[in-house]
Amino acid sequence: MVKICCIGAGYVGGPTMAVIAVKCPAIEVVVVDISVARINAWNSDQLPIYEPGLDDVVKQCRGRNLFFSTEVEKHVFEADIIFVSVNTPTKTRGLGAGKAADLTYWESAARMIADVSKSDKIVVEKSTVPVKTAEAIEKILTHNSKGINYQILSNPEFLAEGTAIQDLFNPDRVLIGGRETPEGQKAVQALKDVYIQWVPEDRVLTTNLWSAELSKLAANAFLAQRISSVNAISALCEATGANITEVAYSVGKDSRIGPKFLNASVGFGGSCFQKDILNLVYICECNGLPEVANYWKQVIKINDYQKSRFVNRVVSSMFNTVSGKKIAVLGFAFKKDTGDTRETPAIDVCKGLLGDKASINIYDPQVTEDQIQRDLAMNKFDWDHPIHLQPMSPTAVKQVAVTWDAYEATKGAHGICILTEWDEFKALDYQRIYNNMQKPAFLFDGRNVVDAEKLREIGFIVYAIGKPLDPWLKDIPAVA
Ligand SMILES: NC(=O)C1=CN([C@@H]2O[C@H](COP(=O)(O)OP(=O)(O)OC[C@H]3O[C@@H](n4cnc5c(N)ncnc54)[C@H](O)[C@@H]3O)[C@@H](O)[C@H]2O)C=CC1
Ligand SMILES: O=C(O)[C@H]1O[C@H](OP(=O)(O)OP(=O)(O)OC[C@H]2O[C@@H](n3ccc(=O)[nH]c3=O)[C@H](O)[C@@H]2O)[C@H](O)[C@@H](O)[C@@H]1O
Repeated sequence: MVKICCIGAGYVGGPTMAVIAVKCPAIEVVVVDISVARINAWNSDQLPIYEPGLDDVVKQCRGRNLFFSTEVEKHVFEADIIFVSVNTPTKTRGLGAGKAADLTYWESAARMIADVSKSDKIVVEKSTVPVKTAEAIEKILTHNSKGINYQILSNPEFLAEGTAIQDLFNPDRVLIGGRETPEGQKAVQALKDVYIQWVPEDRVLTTNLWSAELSKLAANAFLAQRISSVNAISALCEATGANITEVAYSVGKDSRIGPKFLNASVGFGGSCFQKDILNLVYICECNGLPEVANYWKQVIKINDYQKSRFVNRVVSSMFNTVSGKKIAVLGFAFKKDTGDTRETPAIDVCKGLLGDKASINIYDPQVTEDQIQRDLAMNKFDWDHPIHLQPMSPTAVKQVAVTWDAYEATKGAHGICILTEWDEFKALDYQRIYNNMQKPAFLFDGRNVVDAEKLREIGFIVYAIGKPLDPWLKDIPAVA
């Protein structure tokens, strides 16, 4: 029986390995992690991450050929194929701080593999890493090799949160990069044999190591660039009376451009887009390509602009101050169908409003009060470290309350900000909400989920990203 061990039981390691286990009953899959709490949760009825369909998949194979364990060394020792899916945060100190990837966790995993292994191993980069990381990993492993043969593969993951199971069952492509030697190609084939149990063979792409590593960074950069492009145009829509939904639809109808990923928003969030672009920027700079670095930097700058533009719209519309006013925030996760808040635009928007002394009441169907308070108190990039290494009990931000109901959150509020596109926000009783708010009642839709015209009929003053402006807002300058 082939044995797979995955180091890192996070958003990628957990779902990816669960799907391999469910699709390949003849393979034993063990997911290991240094976080005891995380492993306990994977072994319980309350999985550590919320992902539609994940519970079912885990239930089908946990205890059969899928196991979660903290016995990292034992399972690494026994495995034929080792996936490494640990954190690769942005460095906060030293050389490359604020841009370069911090490979501390990767390096410690590689050293541990070298220490405990007694048989040949295929080591698979599942984490997103800088191009050429495989070379460094190879050096760590082979300098300690004791005659063991290690093959390093790059097999980046393209799943998106909220649709992870769907994406893993039916991926657009699986990418495997390996050395162009007979041993390298044999390892590529061994990993390919796992995926072709359920992925059509023509969707399993094989490349050299560096192409696979760089393709992942490039794919995320292209995706984020589309959002920054549509968000940049959204600002122009507001200035001219064009409607971003109509513009994006018309642009996306061109088959060369395509309709996906053109939703204007308050800004993109999530654990990877910003981190991976910063990483790309750093690699370009290190390779003497400042023009290319500056090109990609702009994608992040527009994203920051979009978030601060939104805050400025809120404040300027409400008589240039939100001091002491109650602002209800609907949605805190970085997108719908996940409880993940890493780099969510809600953090920057809330911090912006708090900076103007607002009193904020937040409701998100999947995010706990504890998480929100941690996010608002944490320093930038601290969130991307294993949970037990993060600051334990940050001081709670007093002007922030969290409720478990949208009606409660909006009661007595002066304004509402919709920051995540949860489906339930479309179906709320906005008349009821309006009746219980201070007047004039403002609604700022950062995700274009509400029908602005209907809400205006109720009496709301509505701002929606990239949409023709409410008469109330027309003469107010939107300085970013
Ligand atoms: N979250 C996502 O949707 C995607 C993430 N990625 C990449 O996958 C990698 C992992 O991301 P996530 O799963 O989101 O992170 P995560 O933070 O959810 O999971 C990483 C896990 O690794 C564990 N860990 C760290 N060092 C360890 C060690 N030495 N030994 C054992 N366990 C260790 C941590 O305790 C944590 O549970 C990152 O490089 C990320 O860029 C790639 C595609 C999608
Ligand atoms: O490397 C990663 O971590 C992953 O990053 C993204 O996945 P994810 O961040 O989970 O979610 P997305 O659906 O890409 O959304 C990212 C952000 O962009 C925003 N977004 C997305 C699409 C859009 O049209 N407009 C928009 O503002 C979302 O609301 C969210 O805040 C990529 O889509 C995955 O392919 C990749 O594997």
